Amino acid sequence: MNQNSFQTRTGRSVSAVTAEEMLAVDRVAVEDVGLALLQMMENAGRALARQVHDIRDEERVVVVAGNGGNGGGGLACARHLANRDVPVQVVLDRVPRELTGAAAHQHRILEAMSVPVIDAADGLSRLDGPHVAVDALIGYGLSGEVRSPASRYVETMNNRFESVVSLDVPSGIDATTGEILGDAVRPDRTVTLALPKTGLASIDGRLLLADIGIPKTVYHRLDIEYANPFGEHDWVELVR
Ligand SMILES: NC(=O)C1=CN([C@@H]2O[C@H](COP(=O)(O)OP(=O)(O)OC[C@H]3O[C@@H](n4cnc5c(N)ncnc54)[C@H](O)[C@@H]3O)[C@@H](O)[C@H]2O)[C@@H](O)CC1
Ligand SMILES: [K+]
Repeated sequence: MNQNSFQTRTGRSVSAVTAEEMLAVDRVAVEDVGLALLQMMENAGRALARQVHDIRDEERVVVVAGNGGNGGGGLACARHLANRDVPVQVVLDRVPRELTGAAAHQHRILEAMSVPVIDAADGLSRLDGPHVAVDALIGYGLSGEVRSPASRYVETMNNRFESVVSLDVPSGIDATTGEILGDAVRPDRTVTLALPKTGLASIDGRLLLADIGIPKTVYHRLDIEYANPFGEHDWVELVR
């Protein structure tokens, strides 16, 4: 198989992109084609919630969120789970007033819904009973080795939970090279968005690709080979 592509179980080839290429996809989608970030994030959050429903038995869910697009998608997922009466709480890597942009927007909605939000790192290790963790700390925006307090959250997610579902890229993995920068989440599943990232070739667990609504003109404008990998579905499993 080409190093820069993944395959669906039915043998369709899917191009993989670097973090830089994905950033360009986002830019063209928003600036040239007119998609809104929150539109794509809504699809990301719903796709992630779908996989949590699938992996979960009776456990409670904890969404571990950072302040970027990855955290925002995790917070949208928390809303979708709460809407389906799943017991869910959120742990942030900072105090809520330090959230900005889309993450702050998603957090405001959770506050209005009274979804519990904890902002202390030790909150994660004090949870009672079995939990599924959603890893929405860092996605393709990782820069440098994972710093504290995120590094402590990564360690706790790896040691404390029944199962872990990562959004887009397991936190701590370089989305382009696959290198572990300091420490990284070892997920049971990763829900990657729009296109797989080149660094996902050797991660732990199952890899699912979710459709977040980006039309093919965006890929074609960037000379990225693309043929609908989803068929009539919203997500598809990828093999490496
Ligand atoms: N069209 C898309 O591609 C979409 C992307 N979304 C998500 O947005 C992500 C990209 O968003 P961003 O560019 O905001 O970046 P990320 O959210 O991936 O990363 C930024 C966050 O990571 C933290 N961080 C970065 N390096 C760190 C380090 N070394 N140690 C500790 N913390 C660190 C930052 O403080 C910040 O909270 C994607 O991975 C994806 O999950 C979706 O939410 C919506 C649509
Ligand atoms: K992540």
